[in-house]
Amino acid sequence: MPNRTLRRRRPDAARRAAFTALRAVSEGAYANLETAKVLGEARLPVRDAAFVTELVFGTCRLQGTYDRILTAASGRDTFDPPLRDALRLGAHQLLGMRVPSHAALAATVDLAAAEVGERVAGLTNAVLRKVAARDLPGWIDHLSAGLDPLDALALRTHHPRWIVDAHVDLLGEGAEAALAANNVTPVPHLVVRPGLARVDELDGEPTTYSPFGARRAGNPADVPAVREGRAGVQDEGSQLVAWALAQADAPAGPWLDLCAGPGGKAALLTGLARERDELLLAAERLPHRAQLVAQALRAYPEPNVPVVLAADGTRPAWRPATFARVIADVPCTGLGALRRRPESRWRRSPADLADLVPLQRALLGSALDAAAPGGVVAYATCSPHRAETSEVVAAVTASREDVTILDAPALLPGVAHTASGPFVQLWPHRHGTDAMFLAMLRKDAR
Ligand SMILES: C[S@@+](CC[C@H](N)C(=O)[O-])C[C@H]1O[C@@H](n2cnc3c(N)ncnc32)[C@H](O)[C@@H]1O
Repeated sequence: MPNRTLRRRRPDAARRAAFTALRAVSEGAYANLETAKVLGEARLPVRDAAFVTELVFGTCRLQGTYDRILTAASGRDTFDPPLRDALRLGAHQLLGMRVPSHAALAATVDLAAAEVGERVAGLTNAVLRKVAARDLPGWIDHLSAGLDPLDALALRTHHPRWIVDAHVDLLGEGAEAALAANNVTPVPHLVVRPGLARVDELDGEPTTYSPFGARRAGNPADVPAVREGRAGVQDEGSQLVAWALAQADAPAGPWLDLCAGPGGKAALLTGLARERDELLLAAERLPHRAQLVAQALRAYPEPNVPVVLAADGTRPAWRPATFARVIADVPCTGLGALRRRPESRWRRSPADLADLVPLQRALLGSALDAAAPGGVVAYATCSPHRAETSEVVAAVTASREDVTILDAPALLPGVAHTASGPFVQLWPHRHGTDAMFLAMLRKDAR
């Protein structure tokens, strides 16, 4: 008996690190940043670090499903948050990883006893034994009984219902494949700063459509060009959006990135602007994010060094009708990047749209005001949600008489199945990219 008590109070370092990260995520932190932080502190062997990453990311991604299973297994709707996080980690080991049941159970009881208190050891053991009685498909079948088809789809693909509705609205029966793709962590995409590095320096497999990128597993900082700021990390979808803006027919003149932080698109656009001897102005409302933009652009030498401004894009610090090319890559729900942000689907809600949509409209209006006659504006979101995409474009263009909607898919001719009317809509399950939306608009020449 004394031995058992001693063992319970010594959970292994990997699960302890995962618990620390998950607690922070439950209180608002980002899973990727928090996992990197705990791994930096814990200095675990590579294999254990991979275990921690999968444990945290997988638990976050399936959180809603695990909570329903824990409720069904325990008959309780709520647990104290630290115990709930320990149980979620146990559920993921039992149902989502190849950890033998006895090991997952014993290790989670140890963890809960050490981190929450010896008093929860019995409850943890009892609940997880019931969880272990079925595998994940068995639980999904069990909990799906009597659900309407879209609630069952939400359960099966581990998404909240409103996100399922938004996908079904756009894709109909294709929604399931798109939702399933959100559950697969992508291999990181790297991108060159044009003129400063070549794609073969990225040491990966060239991206399918973008001529600037490569897919490469592992730590991006191992690539010298990334360390030196001559390349960076950027999803291929974002590369394509920047490329489309650069390909559009537009007059000569300066370029503007209206919502630039943390600087991925500004960094690619700067290289493309410099090839034409043009200057890019990068604006970002939050000063600390404006600093990230400056950091992303640090490797570009004189002349035509991009200008970074901490400025509110809805209160322009520049003269109207100035820029030949403008991008408004507006703040959004991020529903297009769920595969890279495991916790995000459970944190966002439809209420976010009420705050975001008016800002998105205001920023698109500012972008159009900033464009010179004949200039082009790219309106981009990392969300496919209709309220943030085509409906924003429709509302803003309906309120003005100086704008023409361009054929955005024509600017990415090598990329199949992008068209959603005159707009580009990329998808993880079709293109292997984030679900980026792009509208291209022209400010009519006076
Ligand atoms: C989707 S992110 C842009 C991503 C960036 N274009 C990139 O590729 O790295 C939107 C950015 O807009 C910024 N933002 C929010 N409101 C803004 C405003 N009124 N004016 C300018 N930037 C704003 C946010 O702080 C955020 O950094």
